[in-house]
Amino acid sequence: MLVSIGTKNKAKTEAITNIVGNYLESIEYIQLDVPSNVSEQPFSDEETRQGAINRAENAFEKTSADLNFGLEGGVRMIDGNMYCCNWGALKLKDGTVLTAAGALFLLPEEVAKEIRAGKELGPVMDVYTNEKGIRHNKGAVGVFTANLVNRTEMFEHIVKLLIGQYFFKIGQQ
Ligand SMILES: O=P(O)(O)OP(=O)(O)OP(=O)(O)OC[C@H]1O[C@@H](n2cnc3c(O)ncnc32)[C@H](O)[C@@H]1O
Ligand SMILES: [Mg+2]
Repeated sequence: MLVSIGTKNKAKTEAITNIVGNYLESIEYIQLDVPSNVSEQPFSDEETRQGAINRAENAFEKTSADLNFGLEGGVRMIDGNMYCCNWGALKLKDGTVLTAAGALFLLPEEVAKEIRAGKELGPVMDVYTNEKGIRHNKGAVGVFTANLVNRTEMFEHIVKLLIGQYFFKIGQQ
């Protein structure tokens, strides 16, 4: 079975290979950078979800794989507070697109104000922590949960929701 991954981000890729590898056998992966066709920093659930769908669709266009994953991070406002939101999409060969959302967690005001000023969360987190490439490992979620939940783990939950929906669908056929 061919599985395409619409990103080269390490946290996202690991989440997909960890979960898919747990539930399916004889997998070949193709990893490719595809556009999300939304802003670099999505600003709502709608836009973040659409980014995940577009990545899955674009990965499918390029690979015609059996399972095509898109994962996208963004932010959304609730009652004046900025939350990081996370979405995933799984496109199947028959055209079906399954979607699922993951954790929402609060961003501190000093980070939120940088995002409102037009910056991207990834680079802002690197400045905030004085580290490089946070988005590829623990992520903002790792920083703001004292490493209790890292970005891979957060995306693993979304991938599990997607694979679970896929099993439910094929079980019904
Ligand atoms: O290479 P891609 O797949 O694009 O990976 P990415 O890290 O840029 O991830 P997204 O485009 O999905 O995320 C949108 C923005 O939010 C940032 N971001 C989202 N979640 C994050 C997290 O947990 N930690 C750090 N940055 C995060 C990310 O770096 C982008 O600036
Ligand atoms: Mg990105």
